[in-house]
Amino acid sequence: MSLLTLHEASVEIERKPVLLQASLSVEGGEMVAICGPNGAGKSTLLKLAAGLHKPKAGHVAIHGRDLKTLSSHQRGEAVAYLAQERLIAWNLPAIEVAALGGLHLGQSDIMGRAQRALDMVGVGHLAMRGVADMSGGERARVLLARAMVTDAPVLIADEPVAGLDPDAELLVLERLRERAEGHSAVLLSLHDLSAAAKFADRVIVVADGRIVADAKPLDALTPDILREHFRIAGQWIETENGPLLATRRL
Ligand SMILES: Nc1ncnc2c1ncn2[C@@H]1O[C@H](COP(=O)(O)OP(=O)(O)OP(=O)(O)O)[C@@H](O)[C@H]1O
Repeated sequence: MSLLTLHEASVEIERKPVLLQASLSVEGGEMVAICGPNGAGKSTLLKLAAGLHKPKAGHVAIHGRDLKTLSSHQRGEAVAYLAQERLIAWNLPAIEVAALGGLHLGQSDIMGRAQRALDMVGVGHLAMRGVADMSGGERARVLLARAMVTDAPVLIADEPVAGLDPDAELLVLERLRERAEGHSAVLLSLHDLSAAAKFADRVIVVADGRIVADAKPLDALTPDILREHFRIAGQWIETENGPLLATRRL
């Protein structure tokens, strides 16, 4: 049984349909990238999968259980979520922000877990620094550490590498990949299509609120899909460091 399933799920915001009959499944052990142009519906899909939007139609299930039947505690145990907005209301030390990701679950050794999560994404040395006194990329990694602090079997991350330098981007994607290989289902949105091709098992392309492709990366991000939905001309080049997309505007 898939860890995460969306079945013909639709979302309306202010009576406007923004996601239409989305169906997908993510198994434990898989890392799946959601790609698509700005405004396509990627964040909406991820919020729906995390239980932050109610489906207007269809349903979302974790381990076959409809998300709406889970208590917020059960949902917190099952799904960890990194929001696209990197908002933190208070200038708390990074370690306390990371710990907040697991505090409600009453986990033991939460500060130890928080430190390890910060170490994992390369900001362990900033554990005692206030998050308002960090660079954007450092703060983004603290928030990712907060999402990774629990052992939730489903990890959903909205643009986890936005604003990161190339080395940090590779580090974070490697860590997310390791998380998937530890039998979690990892669902993340990415604008870097070469990174999606290098790291994801599958790519789901969302355009105009619909899933228009769901396949292995190079089978989903074909020149036709790139032209029709991303409005770019794209050519894949095999390199020793993975596939690279060469692009130009149409
Ligand atoms: N709170 C809101 N109120 C009204 N419309 C919204 C709201 N949130 C999202 N939308 C609309 O829903 C559509 C999908 O938005 P969404 O944030 O899911 O796109 P996205 O694919 O994540 O885009 P991006 O790549 O720019 O982050 C867009 O047309 C957006 O304007």
